[in-house]
Amino acid sequence: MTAMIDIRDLRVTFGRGADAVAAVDGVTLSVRGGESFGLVGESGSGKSTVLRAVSGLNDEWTGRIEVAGAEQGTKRPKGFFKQCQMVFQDPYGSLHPRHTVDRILAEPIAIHAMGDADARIDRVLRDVGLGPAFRFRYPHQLSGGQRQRVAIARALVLEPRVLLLDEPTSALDVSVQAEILNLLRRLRAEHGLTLVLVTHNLAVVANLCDRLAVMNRGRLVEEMTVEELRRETAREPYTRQLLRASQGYDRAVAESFRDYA
Ligand SMILES: Nc1ncnc2c1ncn2[C@@H]1O[C@H](COP(=O)(O)OP(=O)(O)OP(=O)(O)O)[C@@H](O)[C@H]1O
Repeated sequence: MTAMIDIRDLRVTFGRGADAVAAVDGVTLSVRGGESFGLVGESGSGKSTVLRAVSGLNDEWTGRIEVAGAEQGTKRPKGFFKQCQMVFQDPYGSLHPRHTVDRILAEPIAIHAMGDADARIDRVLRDVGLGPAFRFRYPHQLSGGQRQRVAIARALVLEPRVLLLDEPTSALDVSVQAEILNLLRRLRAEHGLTLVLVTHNLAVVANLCDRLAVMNRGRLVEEMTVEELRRETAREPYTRQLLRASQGYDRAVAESFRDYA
């Protein structure tokens, strides 16, 4: 399989002079088409900054970013967003509070002049496990999990090949987290999606990903498969420390997620 996302020597610096912070300090990684890839590390290690550069949300980067075979500049053409969509942590903040679900989903369809809005909205709502009754509700009438389903539907309605997920379950209750992870797993299989997931929770990565990279202070310190993570064969002391410290990588939690498969 060829790379769906290819990042070479990515650097992102915030601030200038003595205050400059190298949030991402020379990251190189490659994600294959159809693969689910986790980016993990402590808070502040630069995970979200990598994702934001790939998504086009941050245009202050240097290096090389290729998505679906196309080299990306700092400004993204409209067509890029049909290929690559992002889902955020907070489904409360990411949906317009005064727009109905229908309007939230109709907007990207209109921007990309895709047509068939009615049928597309119905289909994508069903796809994320929400019936047509949800179409005319407002975000405040939905639970956290339902809102995150709407946010996923909004990303999916353009039929992208890549979903970038920034802590997609960490704002949700534990039982709802498992539902959303199961949904993402199913959508990935049904649509052949490539997923890149940023999280501090190794159980989420163990549940959803094939492979992961560990970040520390803006650098990628280790890459491994989820199999290796399970066997705890991390080589780098930092990764081992993260494994130990992570309230996330707890076998019981990882296994409990499996039960929902
Ligand atoms: N817009 C910004 N302006 C200034 N500094 C920033 C900005 N965004 C991130 N940073 C800094 O860059 C570093 C990396 O942040 P980033 O959010 O990528 O880390 P993270 O690993 O995703 O952590 P978290 O899980 O807390 O989001 C941190 O030191 C952060 O304070």
